[in-house]
Amino acid sequence: MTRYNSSDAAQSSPIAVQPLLDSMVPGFSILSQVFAQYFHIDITYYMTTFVIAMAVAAGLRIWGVILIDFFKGHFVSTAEIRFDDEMYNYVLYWVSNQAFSKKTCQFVAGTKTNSEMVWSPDEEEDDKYKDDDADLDLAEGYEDQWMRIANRDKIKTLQYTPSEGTHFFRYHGRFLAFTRVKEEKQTVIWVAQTERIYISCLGRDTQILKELLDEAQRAYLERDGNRTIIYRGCKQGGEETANWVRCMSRPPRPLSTVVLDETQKQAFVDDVKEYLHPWTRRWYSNRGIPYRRGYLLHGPPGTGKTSLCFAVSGMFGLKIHVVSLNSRTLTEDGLESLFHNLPRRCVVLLEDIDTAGVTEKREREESDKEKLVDKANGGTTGAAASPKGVSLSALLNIIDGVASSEGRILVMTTNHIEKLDNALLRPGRVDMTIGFGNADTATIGGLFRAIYTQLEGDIPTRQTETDESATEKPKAVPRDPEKSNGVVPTPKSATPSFFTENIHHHGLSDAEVTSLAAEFASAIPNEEFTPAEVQGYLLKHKSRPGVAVEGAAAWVEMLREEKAKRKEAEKKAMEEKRAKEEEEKQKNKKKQPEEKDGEGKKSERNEEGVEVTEEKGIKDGIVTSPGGTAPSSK
Ligand SMILES: Nc1ncnc2c1ncn2[C@@H]1O[C@H](COP(=O)(O)OP(=O)(O)OP(=O)(O)O)[C@@H](O)[C@H]1O
Repeated sequence: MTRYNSSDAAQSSPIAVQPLLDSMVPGFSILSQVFAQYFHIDITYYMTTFVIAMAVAAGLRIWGVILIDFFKGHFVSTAEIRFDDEMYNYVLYWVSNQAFSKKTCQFVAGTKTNSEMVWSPDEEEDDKYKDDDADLDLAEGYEDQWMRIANRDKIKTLQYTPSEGTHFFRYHGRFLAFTRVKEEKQTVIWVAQTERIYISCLGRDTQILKELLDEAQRAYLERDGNRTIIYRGCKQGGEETANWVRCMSRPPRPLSTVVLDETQKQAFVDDVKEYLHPWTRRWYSNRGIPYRRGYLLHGPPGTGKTSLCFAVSGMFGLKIHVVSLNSRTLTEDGLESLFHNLPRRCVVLLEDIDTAGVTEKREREESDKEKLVDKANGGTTGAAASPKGVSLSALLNIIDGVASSEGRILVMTTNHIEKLDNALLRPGRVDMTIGFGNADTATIGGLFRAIYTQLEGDIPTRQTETDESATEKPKAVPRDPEKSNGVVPTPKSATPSFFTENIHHHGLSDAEVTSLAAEFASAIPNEEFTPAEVQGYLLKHKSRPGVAVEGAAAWVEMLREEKAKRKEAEKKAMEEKRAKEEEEKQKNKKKQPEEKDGEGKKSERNEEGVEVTEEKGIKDGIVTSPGGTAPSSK
């Protein structure tokens, strides 16, 4: 240590250097004074050493980065996972279930692990609680029961994942690194923050990383079980192209619950089955035929088109990709990109293909005629509105063009088959057409049986009060305050538990249900109502098939009246609209001659002071030839 001598310092201190040091190290002069006064040390003597040390540190840092990059490039393997890919969800879900996620001190807590771009809401919320239903058994009375459900729904399960930065963990005996990096450039404006995930291991063998990613994918998909997964094609705010967004998964719908002519239903199922056979693809390719299959389901709303598509997808374990041509944001490019991004085997449900753009070709001829007539009558609708959405030619190209994807099953639905162009219906695009109509007697009976036949799982297997072997009913206990979010359950009442009585059980045998079904079917007129309407009525009497049969005739009358009223209202609205349009036309007609008179009446006086109306060479009411001179008024 150098002892400070103030006189020495006064002579030898590099005063000229002081301002320079001050500019480099703010507050240096104060610091040096403090050191000089209290410790008698002149720190300027150490500056050279300090500067050298800093330079070495900076150099090491740069070299460190270079060396680390070199090391990473040559001795580390890394898998990169992007936010806009479903893999992101798989990996984060897997990571959230790993021990290192639970132990780490720096973590992200959230109610979901999914990317905002490839996942949507808590679809599995109901399933999440299925093991917790025992708690509901302890409830007394419907109100207590419902309060418990409501309280439970308020609480979301929290998911923990390691936060930004690198976290090390062991996987199959190897050390791996999980790195989470926020993206500097925000590419998607509607997402708060996008990020990337990297999983790295030592060495150039990437097998361990692939194993991990595979396991993550399997773990994620296992949650789905045999559920039917539904993707919706849409364009989210800020995105340029449309994407498939997973929107929900549902338990498969049994095919038997879709009431339809058995031969038609079986033919559809057999056709799909044959198409999906592993050898069929080769058969198609050997013959140079594109491996695609298209179906058209048509009929009035609520007749079972979507239900059939859903049931068949569930039967074959296929994912459904739904896209509605009526969507306002759907463009031709968007639809094309959606079709490009389909998985190898799936069902594409193309809804509402009778939408404006697709039927435009046919409608245009008619509307052109109308417009001509309208224009002749002085109407203003002559200017054609620009066609919106997807045009017929684009749709044909997308579903059947050279570049269109293979392996998918295309199911198109429409309420107006008569509006469709023959080009769309030709074999290759539509290979099978299934018509749906109002419910006939057989369908009505089938719907009745589907609703009232007791199915496995309808009756809870838990103890009931009528169970003779039942001992004393367990007492309802207050829920864990932490779990119940501090909400205290209502006091117990003497009302029987919601779950101990089966509210949907009518106690009729299958034979009795069949007999009532026949009675019900005979009370409903053939092919007057849609299956959805019939189902809607039966759902009002879930546990009372007898009441449903008794009230059938009255319901028919009521529905007829309702429909008549609705029709009347629609007619009135239509007439009013027409009258308004007519009025508008008349107004325009009247306006036009006036406008024509006023239009271009640009008058000026000539040299002789005569007022000259330029248009049509009218000069003081005397028609002249163009360019002619009006005679002088003198
Ligand atoms: N044939 C049917 N068999 C069983 N249920 C049916 C049938 N038709 C309709 N339903 C019931 O009616 C409701 C509506 O059916 P669905 O959505 O399949 O009709 P849709 O023909 O696709 O209607 P839209 O043309 O409006 O899309 C569903 O709850 C479904 O269970």
